[in-house]
This record gives sequence, C-alpha cells and structure tokens, in this order.
Amino acid sequence: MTGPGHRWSRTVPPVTTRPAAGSLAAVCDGLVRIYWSPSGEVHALKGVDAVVPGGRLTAITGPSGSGKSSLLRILAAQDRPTAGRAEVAGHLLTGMSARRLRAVRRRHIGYVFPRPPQNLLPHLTAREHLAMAGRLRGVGRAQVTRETGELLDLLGIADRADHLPGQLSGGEQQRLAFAQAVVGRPALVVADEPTSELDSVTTHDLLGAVHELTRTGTTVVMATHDPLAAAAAHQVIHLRSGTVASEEVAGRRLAVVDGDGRVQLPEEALTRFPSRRVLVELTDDGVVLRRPS
Ligand SMILES: Nc1ncnc2c1ncn2[C@@H]1O[C@H](COP(=O)(O)OP(=O)(O)OP(=O)(O)O)[C@@H](O)[C@H]1O
Repeated sequence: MTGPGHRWSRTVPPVTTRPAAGSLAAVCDGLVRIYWSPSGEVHALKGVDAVVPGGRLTAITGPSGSGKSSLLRILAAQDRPTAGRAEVAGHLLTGMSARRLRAVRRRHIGYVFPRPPQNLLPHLTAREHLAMAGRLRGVGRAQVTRETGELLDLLGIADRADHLPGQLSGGEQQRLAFAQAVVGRPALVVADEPTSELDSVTTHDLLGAVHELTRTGTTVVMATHDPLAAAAAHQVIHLRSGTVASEEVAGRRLAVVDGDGRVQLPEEALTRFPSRRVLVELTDDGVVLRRPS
C-alpha cells in the first residue's frame, strides 16, 4: 500500500508499493485442466509449472488452443484445476471453498478482459468505476479517492475521470480497465489478451502504461498473441499443447525441465532429431544432445 502523503509520480515510483525483491506473486505447480464435453475430453493443461515474479510483467504466449486462457482463469481464481496447485499471494487456491475463493479473488486479484466493453459499465464514469472496484475490494474511501487520482494520472487518462466509457477511445477504455483492476493494489492483475482489439499505436501506449504500473509495484500476467506485448514483458512463458515449452527471461530463452526430467526442445531443435532419439552426453559445464549416427 502507498504511504501517507505519498505522490504517485511517473518519475519517482513509490518504493513502498514494490513487492520485496525476489517475491513471487503466483506459483503454479503441476497444473492440469481437463474439460469434459459430449465430444470427449480436452486436456488443456498437462502439468504446468510456472512462477510469476512480483512487480513484473509476465506474458503468456502460445498458439491458439495452447492453454493460455485456461491458465489465466485458474490464476484469476475463476476456475479450478483438475489437478495440481495454484498459489496467489501466498493463498493456496486449490482446495479452497467457493466462498473463500471468491473473497481471495475480490481482494487480491484484478482482471482485465480482452474486449473493452466487457470490462466497463456504460452508465458509470471512469471515477465511478474505480470507486466501485475499490469498494468491492474492501478498500476505504479515502484510499480509493487518492489512488483514483494517482492511477488515472499514471495511465494518462486523468482528464477523462468524469467521462463515460462511450466517450473514451478503445485504448482509453483498456487503460481504465487496468486502473479498475489495480485500484486497492491487488497482489496480481490478470489480463487476457488486453491488446487484441487495439491497433499497434494504441497497443504501444497501453503497454507503456502497463510498464508504469509494474514500476510502481503492480504484478501483471497477460496472455497475448502480440509480439509487441511479449517483447515488453520481463518474462515470457511460452505454452505449447498445454505445457510450458520455454521461458524467456532477460532476453534468454530457457527450456523447462520438469520434475521427471523431461525437456521440451524448441521446435527448430526438434527437427534435428527426426528419429526422436538422442545421445545424451554429460560434459563439465552442461549436457549435449547429439543425433545418433
Ligand atoms: N469450457 C471448455 N470446454 C471444453 N473445451 C475447452 C473449454 N475451454 C477451453 N477448451 C479447450 O481447451 C484448449 C485450450 O483452450 P484455451 O482457451 O485455454 O487456449 P488459448 O491458448 O487461450 O487459445 P486462444 O489463443 O485461441 O484463446 C482448447 O483446445 C479449447 O478448445
């Protein structure tokens, strides 16, 4: 939470809102999600291990159907995994009663839908949206009023505070959706393809605004198909067929080794092993995979 008398400025982020260095906003451990339908089972998540570092933007990427939304819905406490563990801000979501889950969702998680109209009510102004979101999150009126000014300013829509959604552009509506998700400082903001309906210029502006939010301590995890959005993230988790294929941290791509020692090779590496068999050589500083001759 911000301290008394604090000014939330674009140039001097409030240190007090930053999560402790190295803190984790969310942890997923062996998440499995199976959907049952008349046409059969769909294994959308097949054992996803992932961590979401606090105060950072994490992008979830992957082809259509790879499980991005399924993962986000679990992290947002809107759905439960079939198996595995999900923890947000130290709360173990799996196994919680529906009532407790709803309470954690309200207090600790903000959610941004892909389409601007899904996030906002047509008859409430920007300021009223934040007041309502703060109230639902159980935050006192004085804090909501202070954060409303700070957030609308930070997101570049302070002059739209008394406008209705219909008077805002698509990009402004998505900024308001983020402000609404962030007011009261939940531990995690989950955004499902928030730029999918925006053009590249508006996307760029929105990503700048999200970056500002993370600089002031907000943790955002965002599903995206957009290379611009993935490039703006501190960490990228790439899903393939319901598993984590690779992660990118600080510009380096890391393959993931699961608890049973399985590694998903990048697709371009996979083509080098047409027989799907490899010779594994241990060296002093690593492991080399060679095509069997
Ligand atoms: N409620 C559901 N019932 C049955 N199958 C579902 C349900 N929701 C998702 N699926 C299936 O689970 C798989 C993963 O879907 P999901 O929406 O998580 O993927 P995604 O990566 O977000 O896809 P997209 O990028 O197209 O939104 C898909 O095969 C999808 O058809």
